[in-house]
Amino acid sequence: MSKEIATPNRTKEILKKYGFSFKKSLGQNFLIDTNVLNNIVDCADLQQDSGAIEIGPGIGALTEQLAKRCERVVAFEIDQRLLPILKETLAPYPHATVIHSDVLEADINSVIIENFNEGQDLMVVANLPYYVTTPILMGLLEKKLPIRGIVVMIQKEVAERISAKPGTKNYGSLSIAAQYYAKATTEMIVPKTVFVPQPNVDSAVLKLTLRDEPAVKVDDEEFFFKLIKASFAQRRKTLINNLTHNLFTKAEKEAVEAVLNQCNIDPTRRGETLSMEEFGLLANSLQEL
Ligand SMILES: C[S@@+](CC[C@H](N)C(=O)[O-])C[C@H]1O[C@@H](n2cnc3c(N)ncnc32)[C@H](O)[C@@H]1O
Repeated sequence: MSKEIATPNRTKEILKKYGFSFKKSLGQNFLIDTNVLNNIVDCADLQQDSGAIEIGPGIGALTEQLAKRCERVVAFEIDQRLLPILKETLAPYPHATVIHSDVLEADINSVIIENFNEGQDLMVVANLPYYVTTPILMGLLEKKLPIRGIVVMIQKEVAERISAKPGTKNYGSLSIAAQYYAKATTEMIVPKTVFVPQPNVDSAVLKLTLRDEPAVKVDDEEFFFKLIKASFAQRRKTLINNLTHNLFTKAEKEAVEAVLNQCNIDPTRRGETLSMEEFGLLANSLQEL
């Protein structure tokens, strides 16, 4: 029997032993390729004294590779049926701990304080359940956790949207929201064949490297994000139309236009052509209205 968890035979054997059936509703597509797992871990640039936080360990395939490369691993798993399996598969790695919790409900900051050393180099590394990718990633970024970054396997289209540059077809509110907090790069595209069961969509590994300071200085973050959301509410509409339908009233159109012109932003441009800096400038100028 192979020592690695993530081989087709060992995975099959473990699942059979426990009579495990996959829950589609929990995004359960397990990795069965050790090379891909190692590539994911490589992207995280972990050192021996680093720590890793994993979301959704499944039967422990990625957890095992993380545990081999760093000092401490803490993984959040929502599915109680996986706990006895993880107890067996992770037995050789006592520095890997599984917390039975929905990561969206977890107090991650307290978990970090309890499990890692102050100032320890920390990365979130995961093969995410695709149905909750955006809330998980935005939650991690908004919480301003003491982590260096995030490396995740997600749906290819979502990775492309998050890492998109202004003026490209994938650029939108999600790109700006994520890139406000982090530098985003799509590291590799991964075929469906390395999962069991195979997902319906293509996958990619996304890396988010947290910035020391947000990408632009805004006076009111809440208003900045409202502006972004309104600007992309209907992609084909001009900025002025989106803003006067979704953030301001039609009666305020002239005033909004005047501010746009003051900022050297043509009101007939579309949101997808504005850079992060332009959105920052606009947010700081429009919030006075
Ligand atoms: C795509 S699988 C990845 C499994 C494993 N890491 C691998 O790569 O083979 C996603 C995992 O996330 C778990 N999961 C789903 N929703 C979750 C949530 N809200 N909080 C924590 N874990 C969750 C699933 O039960 C499953 O184990």
